[in-house]
Amino acid sequence: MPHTPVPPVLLGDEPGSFRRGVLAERHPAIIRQVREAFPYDAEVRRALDELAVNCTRGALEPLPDEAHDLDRWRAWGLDGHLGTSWYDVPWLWSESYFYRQLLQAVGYFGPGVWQGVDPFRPMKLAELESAETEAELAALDDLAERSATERGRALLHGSLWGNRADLGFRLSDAGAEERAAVSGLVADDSDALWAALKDATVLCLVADNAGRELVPDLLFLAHLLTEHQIERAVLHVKPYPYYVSDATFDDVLDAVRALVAAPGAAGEFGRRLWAALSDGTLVVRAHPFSASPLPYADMPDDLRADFAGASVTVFKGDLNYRRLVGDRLWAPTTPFADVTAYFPGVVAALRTLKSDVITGLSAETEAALTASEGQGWRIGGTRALIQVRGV
Ligand SMILES: O=P(O)(O)OC[C@@]1(O)O[C@H](CO)[C@@H](O)[C@@H]1O
Repeated sequence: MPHTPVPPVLLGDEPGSFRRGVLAERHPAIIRQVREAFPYDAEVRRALDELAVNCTRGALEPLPDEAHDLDRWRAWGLDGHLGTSWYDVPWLWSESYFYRQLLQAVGYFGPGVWQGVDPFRPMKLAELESAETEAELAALDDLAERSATERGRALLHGSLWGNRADLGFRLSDAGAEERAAVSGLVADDSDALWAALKDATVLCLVADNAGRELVPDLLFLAHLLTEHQIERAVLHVKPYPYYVSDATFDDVLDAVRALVAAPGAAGEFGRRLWAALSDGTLVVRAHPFSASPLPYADMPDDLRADFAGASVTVFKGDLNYRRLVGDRLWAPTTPFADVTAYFPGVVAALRTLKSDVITGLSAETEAALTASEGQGWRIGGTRALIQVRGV
């Protein structure tokens, strides 16, 4: 990035900022919701209550000595942050560690009966089984009449806008779902994406939320496989529950089972996905780095090799975008190509805007957005983009 000034990494300390609000309000609200999700015993409830106090008023505390991933968190910088206020370590670090500590509190890593029980599963399932999801699946029947090109474009946009389905975001912004999406994209490299997909063999999709985002992501992959636009898809999910609704392998199975059970075209998509999982043309990976508190510029060699082997890698969602470009307050006109120059191969971002980080806007677009909304467009979840580098 020869000419790009690099701003500092974002912290959550600025009073009145969205970031501080996430730490001070969203995190305790998530704990309250988790506390109600299952009949947790007194020990779990006490651990959750302690975390609720600690994460808003205290400092980062260590993981247990016997934690299976202690060395990993140390390699990610844990020792340097212990004893520091949650507001004064990098925001991404603070958020990621919050989810790790939440899982510790509910006994997710065991031993014990709560081992492996996803504290967010009731919320994820409620969404997957909702009338909205049913209506979205029924709408697939109309798509069947259209040309493959039109279907592809509709499914790409379904996957993009599916990113509005983010249960963590809705928890701290109750009006988010009702606010109308603005259909014109703030950056639209979709032609470049289709050009890259034309000669593609392997597509990596780095998933974001389960349910109403993962379902359209899977539909998009199924379409590309069916049309022989790609030979193989690699879906990266989280290794454990994270940011409330982020997709895990269990969520992939729930989504595919829901599709298989659906009538009409949705059911056909489901069977296509089932077959692809069985024959290895759809592979799911849950790399530990997918839930790391670090940007993708710091990814380990094996993950880099995985992305390097893909014709195109698509990053879904707001958090993945922050990690892809670096969690910094870039000037919005900073070229997306500059901040992703480190990435091996063609990379695309499909994201609705739900936090301050943004790159790759034209000066005209930035000026128009700011004139109409101040800085609210950055975090409102009504705007979206498709950005591509490396075609
Ligand atoms: O990655 P997603 O699901 O699109 O959005 C994640 C999010 O809701 O959580 C973060 C704040 O906690 C922000 O990056 C964004 O607001």
